[in-house]
Amino acid sequence: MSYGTKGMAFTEYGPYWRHIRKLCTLQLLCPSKIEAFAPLRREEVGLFVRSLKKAAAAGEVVDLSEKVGGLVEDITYRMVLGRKNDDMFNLKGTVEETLFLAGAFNIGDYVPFLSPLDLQGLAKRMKRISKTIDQLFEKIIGEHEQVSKSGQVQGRSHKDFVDVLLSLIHQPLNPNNEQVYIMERTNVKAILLDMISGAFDTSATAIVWTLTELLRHPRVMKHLQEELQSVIGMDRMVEESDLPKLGYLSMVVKESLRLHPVAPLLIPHESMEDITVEGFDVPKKSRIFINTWAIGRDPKVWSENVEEFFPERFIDGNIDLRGHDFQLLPFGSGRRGCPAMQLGLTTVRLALANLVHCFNWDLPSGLKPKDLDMTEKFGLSLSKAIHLFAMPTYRLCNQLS
Ligand code: HEM
Repeated sequence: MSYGTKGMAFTEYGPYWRHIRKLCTLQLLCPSKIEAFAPLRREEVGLFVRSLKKAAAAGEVVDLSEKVGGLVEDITYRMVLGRKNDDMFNLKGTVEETLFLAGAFNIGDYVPFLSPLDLQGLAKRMKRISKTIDQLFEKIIGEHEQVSKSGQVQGRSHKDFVDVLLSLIHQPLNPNNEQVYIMERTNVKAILLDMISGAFDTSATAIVWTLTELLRHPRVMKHLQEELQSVIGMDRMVEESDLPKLGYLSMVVKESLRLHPVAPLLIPHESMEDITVEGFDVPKKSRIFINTWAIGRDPKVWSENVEEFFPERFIDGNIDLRGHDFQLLPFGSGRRGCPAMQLGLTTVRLALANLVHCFNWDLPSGLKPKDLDMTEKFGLSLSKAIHLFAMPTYRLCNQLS
């Protein structure tokens, strides 16, 4: 499914991974590239708020899981592929199936002699989905090549990820090294798949869990609305440039990621040498899972009120999300940590801030905050099992056109 590990996330540590990671960090996920897509995010969040405003005027209950998922999808597809999802491609279903299969418990991994039997039918599904993905990418790349030939790409204000990667095709990834890797079409497709699957579910899951916690804790919701009101005022939406001024919002997101880490066991790691950790011998090449979910709920680490949603625990600002503080690792740590943390956090904070600033939210038909369902759906990512529904009331003074 990952083109013979030609992407980043499932590729073994070594020179190839290092070059791909460097390329993605410098060309796709660097601060200037993230900044270049700010107008795109602004436009999509604007459309999102307008559609919620309509629902508010009609007194509708909104499926927030679905809506937020749609917003993140649109932002991701436009940034990576240069187009929104349309009916021609069932991108959403395809990516969901890919993520499910990547995180599925496969008996063959643990009892290798059963592997060829494919008892759960997972290998068959993987082969099928990798074919679908490949056809889809071929079509999108083909369209980009057409546009590039016609010279139109030069006139665009920013290049999407496909444009950037195609501009590097047939070139060496590491010109000065002995073993040279050349960027080919397969590498482009593998990287695109990583970018889409990395971005797709993560930000939406984080937004939905945070909103759920805010609805369960009206005190925190009120405090956050007060911060937004005092920093932004009541006559406009939140802009990305406002985010550094929103200290309480940042604490709320940290607290939510502590209790609901999007990737509860991170991505599986592998030990590179024999090591002993607190008396346990871990042989070289063991598969290592880091249970961030358990660390986030460990009273020895977080004190007695560990199960409580209490953003104020971060008030002294000593614990950050960059992987330096091992008690909070929602983006992992070290060289395999998430290369897109800034991008992910910007999307999460911007969408959340606007949801909370532009609307008051009521739970449907008499549901009490404490009765909100908190069941988790386990996979590579840990999403909310049951969709979140709530009823918006528009609260800004201005009338968005
Ligand atoms: C709130 C949003 C996000 C969260 C919580 C998140 C979380 C993570 C985590 C936990 C890992 C594994 C770290 C480890 O195992 O040590 C990871 C890796 C990765 N993420 Fe993210 N991520 C987010 C957004 C994104 C976005 C937007 C992209 C792409 C545009 C992305 C692309 C990747 C890639 C490619 C890797 C693999 C890195 C490698 O193996 O070197 N992530 N992410």
